[in-house]
Amino acid sequence: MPQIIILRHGESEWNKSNKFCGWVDVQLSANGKQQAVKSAELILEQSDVSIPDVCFTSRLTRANQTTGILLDKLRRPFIDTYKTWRLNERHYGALQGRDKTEVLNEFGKEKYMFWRRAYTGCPPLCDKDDEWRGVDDRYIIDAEDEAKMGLKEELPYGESLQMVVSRLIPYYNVVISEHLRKGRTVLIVTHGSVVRALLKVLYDISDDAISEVNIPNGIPIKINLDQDTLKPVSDKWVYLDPERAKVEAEKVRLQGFTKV
Ligand SMILES: O=C(O)[C@H](O)COP(=O)(O)O
Repeated sequence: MPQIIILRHGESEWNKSNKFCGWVDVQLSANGKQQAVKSAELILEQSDVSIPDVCFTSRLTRANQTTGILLDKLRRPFIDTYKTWRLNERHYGALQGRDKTEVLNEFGKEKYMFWRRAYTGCPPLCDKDDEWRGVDDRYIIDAEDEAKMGLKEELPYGESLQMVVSRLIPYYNVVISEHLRKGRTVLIVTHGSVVRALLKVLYDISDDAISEVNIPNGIPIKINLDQDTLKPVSDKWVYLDPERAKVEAEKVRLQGFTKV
């Protein structure tokens, strides 16, 4: 049976310091590195979780660091790992680099939560030359691959979750699903909004309901798929540490309202 293991990267330096991050390329915190180790332990401990055959991740350092630590601990540093901007965090536009509490106080709760969680909530866009836009040479490499898939690379200046779904799902359907159809276990190490986008599509979650879903850092999710339809075989995704996931997801929901 094909299985997906989805992981939001470990805590980053900017998760820790309460800043909107998006495409800004920050490092994992010490705690984030520990979470990556713990993720590997959870995968190894649980007999119904397979060791990944192939891995997909973003082009952002915090996801790449998490992937490296995790695969090392799983003793699978050699498996094929594909990197794509399509698994990058949602681009947080002009909010990138700003303190979440300051944005909340400046614009009010409604606007703040619209930008953070509404399905169509697009933050104010970055300017082309904005120092926080977070686009550099690493993204040039993808253009050729994308042409091969018939996809067109258009890097964002700010995105809603809906825009993430549009740039992600063609890649999931064309590239990732090819491995799932072969019955492989696929590890996807990515970012909070991308995990929400994947869950929304896999479980057909409504636009309203997805605004209530918060993803903790560094706790793997297991999803078993039907071999023929590639749809989840159960109606809810499973965290490998459900208790901790609940507590940590609540902290994510409250970011900005309480200092982390
Ligand atoms: O990009 C960020 O700031 C975080 O990784 C996700 O932030 P959010 O939980 O506020 O969407």
